[in-house]
Amino acid sequence: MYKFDAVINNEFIKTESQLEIINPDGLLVAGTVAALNAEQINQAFQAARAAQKAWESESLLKRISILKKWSNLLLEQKEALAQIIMAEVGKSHSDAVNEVMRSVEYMDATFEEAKRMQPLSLTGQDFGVANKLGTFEHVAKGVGLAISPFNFPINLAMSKIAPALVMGNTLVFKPATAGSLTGSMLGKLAVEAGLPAGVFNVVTGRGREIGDLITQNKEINFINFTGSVDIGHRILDIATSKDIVLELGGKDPALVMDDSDLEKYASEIIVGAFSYSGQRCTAVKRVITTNAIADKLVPILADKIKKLKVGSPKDNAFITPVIDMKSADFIWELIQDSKKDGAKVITGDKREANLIYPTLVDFVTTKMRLAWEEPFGPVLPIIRIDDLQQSIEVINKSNFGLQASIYTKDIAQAIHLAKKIEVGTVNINGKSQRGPDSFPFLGVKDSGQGVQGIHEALLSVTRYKGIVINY
Ligand SMILES: NC(=O)C1=CN([C@@H]2O[C@H](COP(=O)(O)OP(=O)(O)OC[C@H]3O[C@@H](n4cnc5c(N)ncnc54)[C@H](OP(=O)(O)O)[C@@H]3O)[C@@H](O)[C@H]2O)C=CC1
Ligand SMILES: O=C(O)[C@H](O)COP(=O)(O)O
Repeated sequence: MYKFDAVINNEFIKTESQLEIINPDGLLVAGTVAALNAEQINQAFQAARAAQKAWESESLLKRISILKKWSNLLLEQKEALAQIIMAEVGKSHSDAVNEVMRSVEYMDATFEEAKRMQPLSLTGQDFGVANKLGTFEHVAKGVGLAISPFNFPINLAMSKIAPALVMGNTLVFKPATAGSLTGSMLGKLAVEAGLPAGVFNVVTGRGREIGDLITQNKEINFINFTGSVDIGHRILDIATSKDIVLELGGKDPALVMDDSDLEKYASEIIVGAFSYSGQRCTAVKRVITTNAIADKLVPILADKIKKLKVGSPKDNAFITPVIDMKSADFIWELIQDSKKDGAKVITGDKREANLIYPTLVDFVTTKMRLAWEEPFGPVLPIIRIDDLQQSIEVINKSNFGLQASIYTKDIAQAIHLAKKIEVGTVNINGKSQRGPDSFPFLGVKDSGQGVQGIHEALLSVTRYKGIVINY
């Protein structure tokens, strides 16, 4: 059983009230974290505010050298962190280790990019002004709030934390409840690495109880949130700071345009749809293709899906129990609902508690919820269309606009269609995905606002500070 305290001002905060973290694999308690009250949350923001100016006034290289000790500790503790990730979000060992490594690489790449954030140096000459010399430096915005989701407890945390801290901001970090063991461990390692008090504070507790309190704190200068659309929109409505980057849900389509290499397309779609049991914002969440192609593609997909290993993360299964029973019930409901309305289940449609077998559903129509709602689980609907023009309509009718993928040998046609698809990124002949982390990552419509990715994240946590010399 893990037991972690919150970290405020480099002090470990114990609370009488504890939050239990449930292991999705077996639904037993994996550990406990502190459940903070309003006063303690306020103290976290006060500590971040008090530490900010001094942290910002350290040189960039000094900040990097301190943060680098932290990333080294993450590397040293790779196995311990992976075990915690497995226990609290049900990832396989290999996925958990990969996630830790990805976060360490993200930190290192962020530190390197921060060194390249040079100030702009401008004269007014283009506007006929001869006596001005301006420098516009990227300076910290102040105190940030980072809120992460359960599915990548270290990576989607660190991709907010590293850019903010390296540029001289201080942070209050609220991990998802399922993710709080990892988040609290990050806080512990930050103290061990020697981050100055107040620079990084971890507040834990249930979002529905403390979320509004957190987002309405008056010290916040900027917010970076990844999670569901409903919570994202609530934050937009009520947060005190309106400087908000949101990464929300998705309903990423895979558009199969021809049958030139269906084996390859199917393999890519399956990894896209089913890795981490579909609990990825960028998972392929619908396949759109013509009747003729679907008749050939569906049996290939079904064959491959039946071979996916289903079971426990401890056995490195590919399909593992989803995060909790509530999520499993929702995924199940979407499958049953589509069946009622005439869709045909090709494989799957089997469940043991929160373990949902990978499910392929054919003949999903645009009247069904499964065509539009995000299951965040191992289910893949096939939507059959008459022609390519109709595919664009179906794709763009979604309220989501995170990513899309197109499979074809006709690259010119793919580029033509990609320009019409209303999403952040279109992947041609490859599944949708956030990485590599140096790429800008963004969603349009209900999928988010603002941009992440290493360079863009650094921009989002800074503003220009101009100094103009009149000579
Ligand atoms: N586009 C993207 O980059 C990504 C999007 N997502 C999306 O996230 C969802 C799944 O993640 P999940 O963790 O379940 O998402 P949630 O929206 O349920 O939770 C996200 C975070 O918000 C917290 N929270 C809950 N209520 C509030 C509140 N009122 N104010 C502030 N914070 C609050 C949660 O805490 P607590 O856990 O304690 O409730 C958690 O830390 C999916 O919809 C998925 O598409 C996920 C990953 C990436
Ligand atoms: O939250 C997610 O789903 C992750 O951002 C996925 O990252 P990936 O697309 O690079 O696997």
